[in-house]
Formats: sequence, C-alpha cells, structure tokens
Amino acid sequence: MFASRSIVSLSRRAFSTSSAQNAAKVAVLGAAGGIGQPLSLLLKANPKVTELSLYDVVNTPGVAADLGHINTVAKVTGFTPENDGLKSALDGADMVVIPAGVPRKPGMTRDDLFKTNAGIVRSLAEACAEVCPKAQILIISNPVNSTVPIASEVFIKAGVYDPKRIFGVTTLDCVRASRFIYEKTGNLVDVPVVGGHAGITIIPLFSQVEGLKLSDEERDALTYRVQFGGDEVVKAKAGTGSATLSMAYAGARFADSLLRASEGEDVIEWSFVRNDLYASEGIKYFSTYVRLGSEGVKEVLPLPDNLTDYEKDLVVKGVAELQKTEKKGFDFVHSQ
Ligand SMILES: NC(=O)c1ccc[n+]([C@@H]2O[C@H](COP(=O)([O-])OP(=O)(O)OC[C@H]3O[C@@H](n4cnc5c(N)ncnc54)[C@H](O)[C@@H]3O)[C@@H](O)[C@H]2O)c1
Ligand SMILES: O=C(O)C[C@H](O)C(=O)O
Repeated sequence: MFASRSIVSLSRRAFSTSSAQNAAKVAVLGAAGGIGQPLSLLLKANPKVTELSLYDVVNTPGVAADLGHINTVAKVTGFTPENDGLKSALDGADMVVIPAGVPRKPGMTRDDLFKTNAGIVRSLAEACAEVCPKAQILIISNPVNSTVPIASEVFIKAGVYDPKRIFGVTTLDCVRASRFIYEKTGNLVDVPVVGGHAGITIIPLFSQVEGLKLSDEERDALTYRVQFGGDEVVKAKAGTGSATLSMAYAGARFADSLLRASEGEDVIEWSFVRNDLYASEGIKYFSTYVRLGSEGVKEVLPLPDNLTDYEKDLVVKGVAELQKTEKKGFDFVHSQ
C-alpha cells in the first residue's frame, strides 16, 4: 500500500502560482449563485485558466463584467438562456463546474434537494454531453451522491461516457476535516475523506494522518463534525443558504488540482468517481483516493489496508446508504 504521508504532501497546496502552459477554458454553470460567484472569482485568479465562461439563468452579464476587470489572463464571458446561451457557454470547454441548483434550508437533508436539482443537473449534463463531451465535469450540486450517477447516466445514454472525466466534488469534506484537525493540533495537514457527500456517507480517515493521536471520544466527535459540518453552516445561515465561500475555496482547489495534473504534475485528490471498489455491494460510485492525470482520473486507488475497525464500520454503513442514493439517481434518468 502507499504511504499516507506522500498522499498528504502531494495534494497539500491549494493553488499553484506558475503561469499556464496549456490554454484551459472553464465553464461555470450556476455562476451567479452563492457558490458560483466566489468560485468564478477564484478561477479568474488562477493563471492556468485562460477563458472563463459563466452561465446562469440570471445575472451572469454583470458578474462577467465585474470579474472581467481583474488583471489576470482569463477572458470572461457571461451567458444566460437567451440566444442558446448554454451551448455558447459550453462551446470548447475543457472543464465544466456545476454548482447550479437550490441549497438546503434548516431541517432539510441534501436528499430533499433531489426533486429540484435532479432535473437541473440532468438538463445541464445533456447539454455538456452534446456540446463538450470530452470536458471534465465537476459536480457540486447536491445531492452529489445522486447527481453524479444522474450526470453519468446522461452521458452513457448519449454514448459519450468517459468515467475518467466525471467527478463529484467532495473536497469540502477534506477541507473541513483538515481545518478541524488544525484547530486541535495546530498542524495543517490533509485528512483523507472517502465515501460520499451526505451525513454518514462522509467518512474521514483520521487513522491515515501521520502522528495524529485521538481518544475514542475525540475521534467520535470529530467524525460527527465532519459528517455534519454542512449542517453547522446551514444552521448558522438561518434559512439563507448553505456553505458557499468554503465550497468555492474547495471547488477552486479541486479545479486547480485537475489543471495541474493536466500539465503533468502527479496529483492525488479525493473525489466521488466511478470505480469498482464496492461493485460487489452493487455501487459504482465511491469517493476515494484518485490519482489525476491529463485525461482526468489516471488511477483509482483503493482505501488504505490499515483502516481501523471503527473506520471499516463507517464504510459498511456508508456503502449501505450509497446503494439507495445511487439507485435513486439511476432510476431518475431511466424512468423518463
Ligand atoms: N458538493 C458540495 O460540497 C456542496 C457544498 C455546498 C453547496 N453545494 C450545493 O451547491 C448547490 C448550489 O448552492 P448555492 O449556495 O450556490 O445556491 P444558490 O441558490 O446561491 O445558487 C445556485 C445558482 O444556480 C442557478 N441555477 C438554478 N437553475 C439553474 C439552471 N438550470 N442552469 C443554470 N443555473 C441555474 C441559480 O440561478 C443560482 O444562481 C446546492 O445544490 C448546494 O446544496 C454542494
Ligand atoms: O450542507 C449542505 O447542504 C451544503 C454542502 O453539501 C456542505 O457540505 O456544506
């Protein structure tokens, strides 16, 4: 098995500073929203992004005009549904980041968003499959555990599916886990978080952090905080939305990791991608260690073989939940 420390150091840096070697057009769908705006700002600040295409049902011309005054290389254009704006936004895109859809209010689960967001993600994925089938698709819209199967099934139906290019963005769970451990230890290290992106499917692997010692009580409390960190923000925002700024940071980190990998850097991230790790349990998507390359996923890595019994039990529970949410996404596409 691989050494956890090298995994940590490989993906530690949030943003690189070197200038772009390849032109990269990135489209953001849902770009005028709570995540979309700060995420677009961070992408505009990334020297590897040469073109930034902002699509939303409203307000993107203003967001694009504003970001367009920032003196970085990316050319920014805003699109709305008028004049076939979605297709124009996607034309030539190398990467499409999708934070379009409604966020939670207090008392809701991510799955409660399915009835609105499933259709949004399906229609946006249909446009991607038609216009930019080779783009890397980064799905942020919740419930990720179902929206990734939805987007994948749309691409399969269209005959253009490449499992190496569709990602559920679970980076916020890693960002949170890292921050919570920093609060405890004063050390800023990466914490692998695997499984999915909702409640008990979020599985932090504290055993993989070198030198980290937690009592059982500390481990339980930290695990709960990572699994339900989204609820903390939803509650604090009191009905006005869910995490936007930390998500923008996490999404920009994941996009930067892919862009660095496309330039030949060896990068490992954690992401909800197609794999056979739990095929025997009937699931196709599971967030795990992923080596990134120029095509997207270069290698799906298994979970470390030295998980604790506590972590193994979390995986069993998470897999059982993922079976339901994956099926729900699959059925949504195939029942229409
Ligand atoms: N993966 C994660 O870790 C993570 C973290 C935080 C939030 N989220 C999810 O991201 C989504 C967006 O959250 P937000 O806070 O930015 O919400 P928001 O309401 O502030 O923004 C969503 C944007 O999507 C746009 N939109 C709606 N339908 C669209 C369509 N068909 N095409 C294009 N744009 C469309 C809206 O106009 C809006 O501007 C939610 O589903 C939320 O649950 C995921
Ligand atoms: O909690 C939410 O609904 C948003 C997001 O998935 C998060 O983890 O913050």
